[in-house]
Amino acid sequence: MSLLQVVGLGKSYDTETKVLENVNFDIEAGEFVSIIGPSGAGKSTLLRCINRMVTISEGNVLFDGANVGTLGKKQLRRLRTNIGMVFQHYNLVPRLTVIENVLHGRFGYKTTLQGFLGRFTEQEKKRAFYLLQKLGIEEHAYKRCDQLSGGQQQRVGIARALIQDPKLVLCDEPIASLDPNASKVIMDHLKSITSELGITCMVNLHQVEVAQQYSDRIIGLNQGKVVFDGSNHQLTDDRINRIYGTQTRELITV
Ligand SMILES: Nc1ncnc2c1ncn2[C@@H]1O[C@H](COP(=O)(O)OP(=O)(O)OP(=O)(O)O)[C@@H](O)[C@H]1O
Repeated sequence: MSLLQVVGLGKSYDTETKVLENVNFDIEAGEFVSIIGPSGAGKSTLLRCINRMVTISEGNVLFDGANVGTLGKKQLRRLRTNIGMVFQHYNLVPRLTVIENVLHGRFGYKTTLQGFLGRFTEQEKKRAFYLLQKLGIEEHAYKRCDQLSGGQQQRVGIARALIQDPKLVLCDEPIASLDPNASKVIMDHLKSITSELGITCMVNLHQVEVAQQYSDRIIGLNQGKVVFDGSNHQLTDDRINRIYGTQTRELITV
């Protein structure tokens, strides 16, 4: 069974507009998939339906056998420990240290009191340092996050997602606020560390060439519909133009 199955997914925030319409795809464990498409196509909404940060209006999202749309509170908490998230604006607590921010990724496993008191095991702290070292920012562990560059902050965001021990990481435009050099560092780390740890990765991207360079597979969205689903080799210039076109609502055959 695929790790993630999206079946007939539809999403509306209001009664008039369908932001996602009949979206269907499966993601296998270990895949590195990019989602591309014009602004407003529904890329962020798609990721948010997968971990139910927004409610699902139609269809089903099945993650590791669980029907995401119908999970109760406790099961939803478990789902969110299995799905890490990396954000465009990092979503760190700026006045806390790097290591504290990383350890926040363990909150899903704690009781409220443990979380409040900041109780973490030696093993969790070791794991946090290991991830920071892998991401090349171990030396900044005790600095406040607001003293780091954007690229370094995003690496903290990645470490925080990975310390959850997730099966899937959803990255919502992780390099949109970074310059090309920092973007390359982030994409290199994301690719290598998820592949090494066997974690499946879905990345929303605005930069088509970055999607082509790093992904096994690319899904193109336009006006809430999947219009392309294929390998980076199949993503020709003509198909790119159609994904970003104003008339494209039908599947582009590959
Ligand atoms: N919370 C919300 N309430 C109402 N409408 C929303 C909400 N979030 C997104 N939308 C609308 O849904 C549509 C898709 O937005 P979404 O952010 O998913 O697209 P996107 O492809 O990620 O865009 P971008 O690349 O610009 O980030 C847009 O028309 C947006 O205005």
